[in-house]
Amino acid sequence: MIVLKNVRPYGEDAVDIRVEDGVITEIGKDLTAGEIFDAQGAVALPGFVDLHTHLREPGREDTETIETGSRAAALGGYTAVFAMANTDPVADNAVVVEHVWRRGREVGLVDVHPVGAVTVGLKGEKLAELGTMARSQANVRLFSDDGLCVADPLIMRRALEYTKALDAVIAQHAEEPRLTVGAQAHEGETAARLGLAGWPAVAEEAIVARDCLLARHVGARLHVCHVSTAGTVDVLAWAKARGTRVSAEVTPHHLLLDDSRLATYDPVNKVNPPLRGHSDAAALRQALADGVVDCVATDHAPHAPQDKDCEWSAARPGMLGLQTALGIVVKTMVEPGLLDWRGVARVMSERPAEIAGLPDHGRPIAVGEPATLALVDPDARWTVDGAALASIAGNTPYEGMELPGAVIATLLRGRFTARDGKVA
Ligand SMILES: NC(=O)N[C@@H](CC(=O)O)C(=O)O
Ligand SMILES: [Zn+2]
Ligand SMILES: [Zn+2]
Repeated sequence: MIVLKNVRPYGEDAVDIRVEDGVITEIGKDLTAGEIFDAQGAVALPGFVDLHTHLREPGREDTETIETGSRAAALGGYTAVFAMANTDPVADNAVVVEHVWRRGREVGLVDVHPVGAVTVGLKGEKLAELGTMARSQANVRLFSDDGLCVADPLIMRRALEYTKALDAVIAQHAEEPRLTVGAQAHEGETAARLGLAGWPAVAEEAIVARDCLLARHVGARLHVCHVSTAGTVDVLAWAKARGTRVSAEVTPHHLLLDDSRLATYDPVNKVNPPLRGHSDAAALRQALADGVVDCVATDHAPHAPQDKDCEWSAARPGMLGLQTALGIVVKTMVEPGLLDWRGVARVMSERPAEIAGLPDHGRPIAVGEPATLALVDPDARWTVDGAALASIAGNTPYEGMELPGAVIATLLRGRFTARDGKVA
């Protein structure tokens, strides 16, 4: 039995929370127990759920493993993560997804849910065995070719039909590949000035519009990965208004950063979709506040030094995200008054859990509910040091940046997975 003393659920008045057998059994004042954890007024939120994580295992264990990624997740306040399928071998069959699922359970720091590939080998040509992955022990309910777009409209339609029957959802990396051949940076003034080939906003928006139409036609659910443009927000608002079953995520980096960062040509800022314009980031923050964009997902994308410390065009896209997500959300959404702590719970935990169909995450902080929590010191400030993060790779664009809000503890079903900045 544990008592969490002096916690503020959703930032409200301080209480004590008793935890027994993984469940919240009492919320009140002056509770005592065997083990006491004094949270000193920390904000209690349901544990975070990341719909978009690259754990790189199998295949690139030199950059991240299920174990190191799980450590980063726990330290970041996450209690469930969805591990993308663009591994080597690709997670396009039951053997690979069961391996990822089993390894996640062995590590035991966060619920690791493998995402299944939509097409065999992410090639976009032939549907993977979605049903077999759904019925496997890994119980896959989220499918994505992330890294690549399911570009063929007929394949996408068939995939939506299958996932509808499986009560699953497709997470689309929306990028019309014919419009991004050789693309290196957001198409606009900055890219033109720096001499980088443009990645136009319409390459994303055209696929989001097409897939919203397809999802509605089929009656299936669609989830849009890493929304990056103001135009995509407009398309989503339109599709939702007419009843399309679409949800969307935004990354912390697209909320905070824009293409003005590219002036140094430091590939740490290279990511797909690219950092967009200043007004796009502002539109994304507003859309997250309004609920047009449902949730935050990290797109945590570790890369080896040799794939990042090189010239811009040769560098791989992607950046770390799990341990900095909360801080960026506080900085971009809470501090400016766009979200309160209830709102943070919604976008970091409740909505992603709903989208993925996780019954025991994103739950209310109430008696009888799982003690799956993130405790956040809202007044703490800390400085990002890539080398000190739990990931093997260190490619963070926030190096040296001071961030507000620190995760002081994470609990998964009543067990500490992180505590005082250390994995428990
Ligand atoms: N976001 C990225 O820039 N990179 C991701 C792939 C992806 O999310 O599209 C990766 O796997 O490295
Ligand atoms: Zn992607
Ligand atoms: Zn990704």
